[in-house]
Amino acid sequence: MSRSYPNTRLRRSRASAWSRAMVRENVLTPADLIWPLFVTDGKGVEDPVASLPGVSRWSVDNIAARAKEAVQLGIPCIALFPQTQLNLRSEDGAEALNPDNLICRAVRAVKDACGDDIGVLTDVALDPYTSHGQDGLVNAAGYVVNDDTVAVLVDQAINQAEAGADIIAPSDMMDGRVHAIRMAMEMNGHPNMQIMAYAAKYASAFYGPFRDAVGSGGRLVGDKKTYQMDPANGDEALAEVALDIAEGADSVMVKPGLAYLDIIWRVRQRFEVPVYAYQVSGEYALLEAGATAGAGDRDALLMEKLIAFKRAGCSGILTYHAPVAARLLNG
Ligand SMILES: NCc1[nH]cc(CCC(=O)O)c1CC(=O)O
Ligand SMILES: [Mg+2]
Repeated sequence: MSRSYPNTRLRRSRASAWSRAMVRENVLTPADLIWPLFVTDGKGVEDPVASLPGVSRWSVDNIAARAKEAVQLGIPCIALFPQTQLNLRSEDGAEALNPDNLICRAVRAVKDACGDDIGVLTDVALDPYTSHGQDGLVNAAGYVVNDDTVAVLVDQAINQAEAGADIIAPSDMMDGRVHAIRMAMEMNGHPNMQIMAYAAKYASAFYGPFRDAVGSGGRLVGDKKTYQMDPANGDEALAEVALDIAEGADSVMVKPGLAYLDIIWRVRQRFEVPVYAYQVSGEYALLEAGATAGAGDRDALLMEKLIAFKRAGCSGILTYHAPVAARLLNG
């Protein structure tokens, strides 16, 4: 017999809070959150990012304090992004390979402070280090070359692994980089290194504040459309994910977040690896600006968006709102 009124009244289970709790299909916990943090030079520095109200760049000592805060909040992982000094940026992004660069110092500081109480995810891509703001090496024609870039990314990943990173997250969208990094990890004594591939990363207008935060925005020459995906494409995202899994990714990411829930859902249905969403800087900025403009209650808007990622099948969400959300969840 098919369900029909009045035998079925779907409002019955919604009538009280205890009942709504009993039938709730998805939950969000602090363990679902990954907190992206920006690192800058100096000591005792908190430098607010103008386009991300409530988000700051932290010096290495303060990053360790943020990591301890994350542990206390029950956030299992932080993602670190460096604001590299202008004089250390170059055509080839060589600073990415410096064992004492900002990111390596930050990873060591977090691991010294927190040990295995927290996971540290590092981004593999050259944009925080290049003078032109592209994620890879640019040839005379202005094209970001694939294979030569992959060779540098491998060295960057090894550099981060040696510093103590727990998860390597290639965000560059070069073809074949997951395989190259996986082989390098096997051959350099890091067989348990996790790779979270930015597998379906779109050429998006939502990354603006991030580029401000790491200082690559004003410098970016051209766009990233020859390597990041066309927002019009969905099937192609599944091809990207399939390749990254075959190449050795332990988990995959879809980025940006909310505008790409269909991609998350399709990946979840098709593949067996954990899927993460990156709720990116522009999404954070829009939510804050909207709430400030009176579009709704910030906290309620935030929690509704985050549960949408869980409903779509995410194992977790990278979000600048991670500490805010964790505090709300912890009551
Ligand atoms: N490859 C670098 C990178 N890693 C994460 C982001 C964006 C994150 C955000 O907007 O929050 C970007 C920017 C870009 O691809 O231009
Ligand atoms: Mg790819």
